Amino acid sequence: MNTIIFSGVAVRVAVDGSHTAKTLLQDVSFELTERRIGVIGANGSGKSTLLRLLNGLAEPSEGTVTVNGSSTVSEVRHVRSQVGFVFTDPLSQLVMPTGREDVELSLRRSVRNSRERAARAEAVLDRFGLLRLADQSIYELSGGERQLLALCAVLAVDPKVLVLDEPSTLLDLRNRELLRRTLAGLEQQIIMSTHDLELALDMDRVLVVDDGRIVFDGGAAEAVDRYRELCAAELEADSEGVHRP
Ligand SMILES: Nc1ncnc2c1ncn2[C@@H]1O[C@H](COP(=O)(O)OP(=O)(O)OP(=O)(O)O)[C@@H](O)[C@H]1O
Repeated sequence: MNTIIFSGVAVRVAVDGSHTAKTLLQDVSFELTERRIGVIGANGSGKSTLLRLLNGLAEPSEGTVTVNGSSTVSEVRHVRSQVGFVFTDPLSQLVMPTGREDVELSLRRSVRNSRERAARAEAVLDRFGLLRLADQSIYELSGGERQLLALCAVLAVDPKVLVLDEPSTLLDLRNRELLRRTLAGLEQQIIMSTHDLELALDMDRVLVVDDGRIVFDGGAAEAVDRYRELCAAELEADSEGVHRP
C-alpha cells in the first residue's frame, strides 16, 4: 500500500482586497496507509482543500505533504502520475465531447499507439458498464452518468491512489450501490470525502474535519458518531442563538 504523510500542514489564502489571510486548514498531521480512507465534515469545513493537497491542486502554506516519499509541491508531476483525482462536478473534469474520447485522452500518455488506446478505452468502458453511453455527448448524459464516466476516465490509467471528492452526490440509489461495489472491488488506495455516511461506514479509517482541523481520526462507526454529535451541538447552539432576545 502507499504511504501518504501530512506533516504540520496549514493552508491559508489571502482575502480579496485586504491584507488578512483566511485559514482553510491548520495543524494537520497524519500518516495514511490504510486501503480505504474517508473524510467527513460539514460544508466548508475543509474536506476538499485536504483532498486537493494530495495531488498538488492546493499547496500547503506551512508543512509538507508527501505521497510515497515524493513532495506534492516539488515533485508534483510524479505525484500526479500516481494519484488520480475525481472531482465533485464531472463537467470540470470531462473535457472531451464524448466519454470514449475522454477515456482515450486519459490514456494518451500511457498508451502511445492509437489503435491500442482505442481498444483499451473500449475495454475500460465495458468493465464499468458504460459502453452504451460512450459515444453520446456528455451534455446529453445525466449528472450521475457523467460522474461514473469521470471515475472511469481516471481509473483508465490505473493510478495507485484514487482521490474522490464527494463522488456520490449526483447518483441515484442504483448507481450509488454500483459505486460502492466498484470502490469495494478496486485495488487502489482510496481517499474519499463524502456526505453519504453509509459510504463513509465502508471505510477502514475516517477523518472528521471541523473548521479546518482534524477533530477525529479513527474507525468509521466512531467517526460517524463524532460527526453526528458535532452537528447536534451546532444545531443546538444555532437554536439557542435564534431564541436569544
Ligand atoms: N481559494 C479560496 N479562497 C478563499 N476561500 C476558499 C478558497 N477555497 C476554499 N475556500 C473556503 O475554505 C473553506 C473550506 O472549503 P472546502 O471546499 O475545503 O470545504 P468542504 O469541506 O469541501 O465543503 P463542502 O462540503 O461544501 O464541499 C470554505 O469556507 C471555502 O469557502
